[in-house]
Amino acid sequence: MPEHKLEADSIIYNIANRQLLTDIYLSCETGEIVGLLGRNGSGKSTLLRIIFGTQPTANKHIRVNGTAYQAPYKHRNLVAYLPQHSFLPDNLRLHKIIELYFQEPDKRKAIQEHERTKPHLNKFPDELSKGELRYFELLLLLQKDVKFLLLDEPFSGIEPIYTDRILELLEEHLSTKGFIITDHNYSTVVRISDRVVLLTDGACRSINNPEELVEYGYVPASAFS
Ligand SMILES: Nc1ncnc2c1ncn2[C@@H]1O[C@H](COP(=O)(O)OP(=O)(O)OP(=O)(O)O)[C@@H](O)[C@H]1O
Repeated sequence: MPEHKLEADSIIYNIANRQLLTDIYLSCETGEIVGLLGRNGSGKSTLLRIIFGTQPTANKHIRVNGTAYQAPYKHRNLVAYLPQHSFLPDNLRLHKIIELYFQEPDKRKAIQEHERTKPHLNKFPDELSKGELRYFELLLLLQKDVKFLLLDEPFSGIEPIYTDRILELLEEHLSTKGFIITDHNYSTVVRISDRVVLLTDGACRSINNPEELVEYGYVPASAFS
């Protein structure tokens, strides 16, 4: 039995007189990686922000273990969100950012003494490579005592070696957290996800076979030939 279950239900979102999200149901359990795919502009980032609670919309039901939350991000221990673009203050060195994020010595230590963070503690975020920065951001979010992480393009622009390092990090935390991941590196998303969902025409459709991604026009037929 999963310990916790996040459900996003009946989400409707209109933008510029068009319904972007028409009727969404998306769920994630702790111990699970759910891959969210969809074409550019299909509404994946919007959906993650709605689930997190920072994107207002007229109609939504976000539940954790059956309890409804209007703004999940305001509640401790529920959900964290990795946005597409870096969310770190660019005028603070990494060691300062860690101190700002965490009071608990054990959490600070876990990040400060991490072998891939240690060499960069005196740097500013813009002095890190894209892969190093994404890795550090994930380390920060993973130390939060949340049940679910929403990751918007964690692999974008990341070399394969960092993709695998990020995956190792997620696996370390899978026993206590669930992940919803969206990224255009679809082969990685398909490889690492327990379930894949395609956001198309405003709704989430379960993908049971990667070739369905061709049928929905998300990947070219040549991808599987
Ligand atoms: N502030 C805004 N004003 C107007 N339109 C917006 C705004 N933010 C997003 N949109 C539109 O909403 C749609 C969905 O955007 P969103 O970023 O959620 O898509 P996405 O699936 O995450 O795209 P991508 O894969 O390119 O990151 C797009 O058509 C986008 O142009």
